[in-house]
Amino acid sequence: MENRGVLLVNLGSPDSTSIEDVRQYLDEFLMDKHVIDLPWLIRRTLLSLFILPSRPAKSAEAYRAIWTEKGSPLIVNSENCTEKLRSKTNTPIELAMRYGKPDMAEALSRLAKQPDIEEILLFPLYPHYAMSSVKTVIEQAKKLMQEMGITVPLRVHPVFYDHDGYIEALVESAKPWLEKDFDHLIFSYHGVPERHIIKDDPTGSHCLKDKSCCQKTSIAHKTCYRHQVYQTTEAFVEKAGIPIDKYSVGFQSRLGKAKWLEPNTLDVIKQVADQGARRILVICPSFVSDCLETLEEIGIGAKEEFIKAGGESLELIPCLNDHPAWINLLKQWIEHPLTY
Ligand SMILES: C=CC1=C(C)c2cc3[nH]c(cc4nc(cc5[nH]c(cc1n2)c(C)c5CCC(=O)O)C(CCC(=O)O)=C4C)c(C)c3C=C
Ligand SMILES: [Fe+2]
Ligand SMILES: [Fe+2]
Repeated sequence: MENRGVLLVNLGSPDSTSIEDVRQYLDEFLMDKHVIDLPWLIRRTLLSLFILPSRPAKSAEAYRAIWTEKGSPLIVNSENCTEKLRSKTNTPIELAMRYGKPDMAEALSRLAKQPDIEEILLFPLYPHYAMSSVKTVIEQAKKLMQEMGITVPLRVHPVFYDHDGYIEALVESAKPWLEKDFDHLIFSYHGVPERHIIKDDPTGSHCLKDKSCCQKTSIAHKTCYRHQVYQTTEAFVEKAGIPIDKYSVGFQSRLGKAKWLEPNTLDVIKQVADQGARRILVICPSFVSDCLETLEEIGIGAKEEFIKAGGESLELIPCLNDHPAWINLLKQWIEHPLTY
């Protein structure tokens, strides 16, 4: 296909670190029914009474700890990646965020105006499927295109959690850290409520029925976030040659009282400290760009907890960001999209 336009979509950040901007961002983000999947009135009440009065101040402080002169690291890293990709291909590429700016509708409109455009390739910047990440991006793109009368065919790039090229790029980008002397490697994935995985299980009877469901073959794994992050972990340790007793998996960024995927990253970090690990590495493969959740939650918060628990050093392995191996892979995928 010659005339393809590409829309890369990441999550989004507040416009600034002011409490008001963070409140507006959290309101848009958490009112998404794919993120807090409760009936509208309950979601609205929960946000207005319990989340929005206090969380924005706490989150704004966290954002201040990692904000750069150019703005939010998530946006800056996504923009750098987009710029490098543009310099390597003639395919028109737009970057948008699911929440906030750059705006998805404006990006779609620019792509639709490309001369002789035949297809829009929607590329959610997430390796794993989750209703709160990939699904909401797809649904929003379809909704906006319908509202805007854009009739160009939409193609969605599949998730790539176990793709050889992705694992190779991840291992390659992590190499300088893996070559150091470390005691333990922690894979910290963004958590999701268990309910989200069960809701998206197409069989209605597979996901989270028992502890080993993710190791049994099932079509449910097409939308099973837990299965997909385990696959990334297994493929990574195999390629990087990390022995089984030298790595662990945890889930971070838990919010609210519902049951989320276990174990919690902070508990894993304390446990490995108790077991004698002194120098640990943390990699966060559910994010392709460093952001609040990697730089602040892990790079600052989890590091403090590890030191308190007796550890010496916690090093955060950077996300793929604009690593050459990642840019080359994205170029290949936007020119020859995966078809499975
Ligand atoms: C119900 C709450 C949340 C779900 C489910 C969730 C899933 C999810 N999120 C990401 C990626 C990112 N999340 C980020 C920040 C963030 N996430 C939540 C809540 C849920 N996420 C909140 C409230 C926040 C905001 C910050 C805070 O107040 O703690 C970010 C970083 C944004 C940034 O500006 O840097 C990313 C990226 C994925 C991939 C995912 C499901 C797998
Ligand atoms: Fe999140
Ligand atoms: Fe599973």
